[in-house]
Amino acid sequence: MTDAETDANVAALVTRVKDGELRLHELEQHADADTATAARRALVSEETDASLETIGSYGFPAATAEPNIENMIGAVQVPIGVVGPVSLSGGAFEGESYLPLATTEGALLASVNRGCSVINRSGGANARVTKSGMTRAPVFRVRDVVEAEALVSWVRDNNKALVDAAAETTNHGELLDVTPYVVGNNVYLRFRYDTKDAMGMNMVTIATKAACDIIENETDASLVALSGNMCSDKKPAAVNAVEGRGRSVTADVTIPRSVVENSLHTTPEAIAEINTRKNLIGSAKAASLGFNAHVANVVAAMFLATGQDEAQVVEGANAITTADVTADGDLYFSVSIASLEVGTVGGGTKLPTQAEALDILGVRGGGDPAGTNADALAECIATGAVAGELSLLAALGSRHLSSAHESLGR
Ligand SMILES: CC(C)(COP(=O)([O-])OP(=O)([O-])OC[C@H]1O[C@@H](n2cnc3c(N)ncnc32)[C@H](O)[C@@H]1OP(=O)([O-])[O-])[C@@H](O)C(=O)NCCC(=O)NCCSC(=O)C[C@@](C)(O)CC(=O)[O-]
Ligand SMILES: NC(=O)C1=CN([C@@H]2O[C@H](COP(=O)(O)OP(=O)(O)OC[C@H]3O[C@@H](n4cnc5c(N)ncnc54)[C@H](OP(=O)(O)O)[C@@H]3O)[C@@H](O)[C@H]2O)C=CC1
Repeated sequence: MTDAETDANVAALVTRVKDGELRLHELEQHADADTATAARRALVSEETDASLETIGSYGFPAATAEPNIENMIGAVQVPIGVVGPVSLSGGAFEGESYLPLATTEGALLASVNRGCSVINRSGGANARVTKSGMTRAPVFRVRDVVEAEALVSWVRDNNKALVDAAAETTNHGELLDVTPYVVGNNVYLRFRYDTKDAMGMNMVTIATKAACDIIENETDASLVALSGNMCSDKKPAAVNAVEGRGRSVTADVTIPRSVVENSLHTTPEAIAEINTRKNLIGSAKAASLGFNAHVANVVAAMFLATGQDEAQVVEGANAITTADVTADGDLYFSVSIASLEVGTVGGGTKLPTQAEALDILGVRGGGDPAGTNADALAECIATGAVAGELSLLAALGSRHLSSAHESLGR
């Protein structure tokens, strides 16, 4: 198609929407995805007087984003950079890798990069996924506590029926357990699944719906909502911080005193004290769920870069940073993220730029065995978080935080 023909198609679509013949979200039924996107953008631009030229300069076929967005008008472009390569010995990831981070916060990559070089000078980080499972918790209405207990007993006695119902809906997902919570005449069943390399929210929602159909057929309980907020998805919630959701992952490193002094311009004692007074006591006083400095910075930047669901940064901030001076006077430093919800298949991971970012880490698509690529991604994010925490706490110790952001962040 020539440019003139495309322009004519766009103009025709715009006219049909203005005439009330087509709705804004129906354009893909009448044109290819890029033309539909251009027509929608032209209409919005005309109605709002906003020039959407840059939003319209995206570098992938709009059709590739069709499962990811409705009413598309283009793409927001967030700068992406790399830190590292950082050396990591994980349960699933072994070796050195650049970490891709997308952000608009100046000084962030410099800081995480400094942390990575400190990790390398210390012989590399270790990381392990210590628990894994994506949850969905429907809420059922029951008459009273007698019926509630009957439902809980039925679920306990019929685990296999629920496992089989879930298995009918997915090749990769596997129901691991169902934990009941009773509140008056409400019963919340927290279903937890191994979702392998998928973050798994679609997978477990579909599987849990199948399990709920059986529960409704076999008991007196009525399903009120497939998600009853005990899951808990995209909200700050203690249940995720305590029980975990997605991957629970820890990364740690022991840094020789000389490296702390030379590369971070402070001491192990100062970092340990800041961690206690700021990340532990300060967070406790603030009733925070995150006992860390800025783990969300690395989680958000790597989520954006690799096509994760950005709203789940909320759960990714459930992290505790620890810092101890060892008997030898070195610094033991760790970050444990309780609920890191990541995938290397599905969702935004298929988008071209995000898939390329996953290639930087070598974890695009399904792992062999299944689940190992998402484990590796979790380990890389946790290692980036260690680097970021180290560098920021050190900057606070050496009083460099404000000067760093004066020179790099504005
Ligand atoms: C800015 C530094 C790193 C300087 O730190 P420095 O030690 O003076 O830097 P340097 O020039 O000596 O370089 C040391 C290393 O830093 C890295 N580095 C240094 N510069 C760059 C750069 N331009 N681009 C890429 N990497 C850079 C690089 O790895 C370099 O090693 P090399 O590779 O040269 O051997 C340091 O002062 C720092 O990390 N400051 C902390 C800044 C920070 O962590 N900001 C995070 C955001 S804060 C926030 O969002 C949350 C907050 C604070 O509100 C949360 C809370 O309440 O705690
Ligand atoms: N539905 C909801 O309530 C919510 C949805 N979301 C959205 O859900 C999406 C993520 O859901 P998710 O289920 O992860 O992704 P998808 O819905 O994109 O499904 C991914 C599918 O990939 C298949 N698959 C292929 N190889 C593998 C492998 N190695 N490991 C695991 N699965 C594999 C699985 O098929 P099979 O099942 O047949 O094995 C799986 O169901 C995101 O877009 C997110 O924004 C977010 C929050 C809530």
